Amino acid sequence: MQYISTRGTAPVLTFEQAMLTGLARDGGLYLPETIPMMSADDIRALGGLSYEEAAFRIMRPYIGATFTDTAFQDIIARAYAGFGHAARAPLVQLDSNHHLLELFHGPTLAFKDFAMQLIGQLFQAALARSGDRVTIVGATSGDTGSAAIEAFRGLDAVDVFILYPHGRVSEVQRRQMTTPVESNVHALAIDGHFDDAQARVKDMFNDFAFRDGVRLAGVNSINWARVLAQVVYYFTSAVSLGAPDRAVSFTVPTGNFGDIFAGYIAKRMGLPIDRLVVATNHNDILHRCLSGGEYRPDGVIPSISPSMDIQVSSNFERALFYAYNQDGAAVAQLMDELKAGGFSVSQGALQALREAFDSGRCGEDETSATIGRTLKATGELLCPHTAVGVHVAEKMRQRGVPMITLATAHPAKFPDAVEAATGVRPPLPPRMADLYDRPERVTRIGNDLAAIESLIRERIAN
Ligand SMILES: Cc1ncc(COP(=O)(O)O)c(C=O)c1O
Ligand SMILES: N[C@@H](CCOP(=O)(O)O)C(=O)O
Repeated sequence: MQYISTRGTAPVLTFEQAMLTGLARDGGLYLPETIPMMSADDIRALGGLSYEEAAFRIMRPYIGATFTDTAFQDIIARAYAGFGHAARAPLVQLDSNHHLLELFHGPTLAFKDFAMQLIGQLFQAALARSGDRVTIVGATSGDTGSAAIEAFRGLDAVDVFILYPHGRVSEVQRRQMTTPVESNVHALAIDGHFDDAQARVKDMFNDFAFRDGVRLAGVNSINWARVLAQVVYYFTSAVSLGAPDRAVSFTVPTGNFGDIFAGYIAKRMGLPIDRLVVATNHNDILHRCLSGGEYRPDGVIPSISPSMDIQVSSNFERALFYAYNQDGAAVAQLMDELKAGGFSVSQGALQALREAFDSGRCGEDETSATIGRTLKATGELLCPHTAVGVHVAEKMRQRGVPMITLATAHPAKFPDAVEAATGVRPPLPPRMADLYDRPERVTRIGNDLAAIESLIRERIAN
């Protein structure tokens, strides 16, 4: 299996190289050259398997010769051993044909743990073999950062620097990033939004002297391995509702487009998905683009679902690559236009995107109302991101097709928003009960590439 860049001019890489490389050297994102198919029989055979066994069968064709079957099975087993639910990703029924896929039973209480715990193990195995050391730099609106720090803290071969927007993550998210004591993790609070943090990370990858000097690696969903790990739960949840003999739909609270893109890959692999619905908060550029074909970021407005306060949605580039029939030059042109303010999607590409994705938007009041209404009707307490998904799913679902909404975080990560909506303050799990008492360690820094690079160089030299 080989990996190619969405912009068409970077070296073709193996799985391991693509995983350790992060952003392609032409600025694009890596994708598998071909997408392996699963037959109806292959999908049916997933029924009754453990999450780990299903994960092995679904991801194995993408890994190539990087790991033996036994090594990869061990890596998967270690990745999910710390999850707090035997099913790893259980389904909860909200009503007759609406289900929640609970993705928050990992160590940091968000769906990011599914991929981050796995790539933590993959990095460890690959770096132990090569003897190399890498510097991971990531941008976060709250959940990627905490999951990355949890997955990589204490590892000898890795330094981790996480840039988060100062004052724009929840207190629980911030403390998850600033309280770990291991000296190889560094939380950096930057002035700006998530989009600024993500832009600086991409700048660092495009600064080859810096990139090569510190052996830069990425764990945002620019890293294909992140997306791959998230493909698995689309299969396991659909199979438990009758796939491949019954199609299902998914609604996905969306920001950086990684999670829903994993669903798109599952569909291209042969999983019978009827609709894939992008659910945005009031930072609704994806909904506007899928509706009208214009992609023009116009500033982030903070919301009560802060992890989705994103207007430059990194993985949309991967969807555009397929919508433009894998024309890397066309994608590179759009990304150049984006730097200058935005782009218009061609009619053909827009039609292809609309065939693949539906979309909807949820405002702030609707998010709160959905949290309150769902608690009353079902007893389920939703995090605000999940509520965005549930609100949109309720509008989009169709009779006879089960709808699965991805529950992307635990409500206890956003206690203020949940309490304001319901009067109930969700407690943290006992293992995190002292989170508010632990000392914090964070460096405040400007939105300034040179300053961030020099801080990273200094820290890894010591
Ligand atoms: C809780 C939560 N929900 C949804 C999202 C959106 O996921 P994606 O960025 O993959 O679209 C994020 C962040 O990415 C998140 O942290
Ligand atoms: N919401 C995310 C934003 C980064 O997304 P990623 O999937 O590209 O890492 C976060 O919580 O940081």
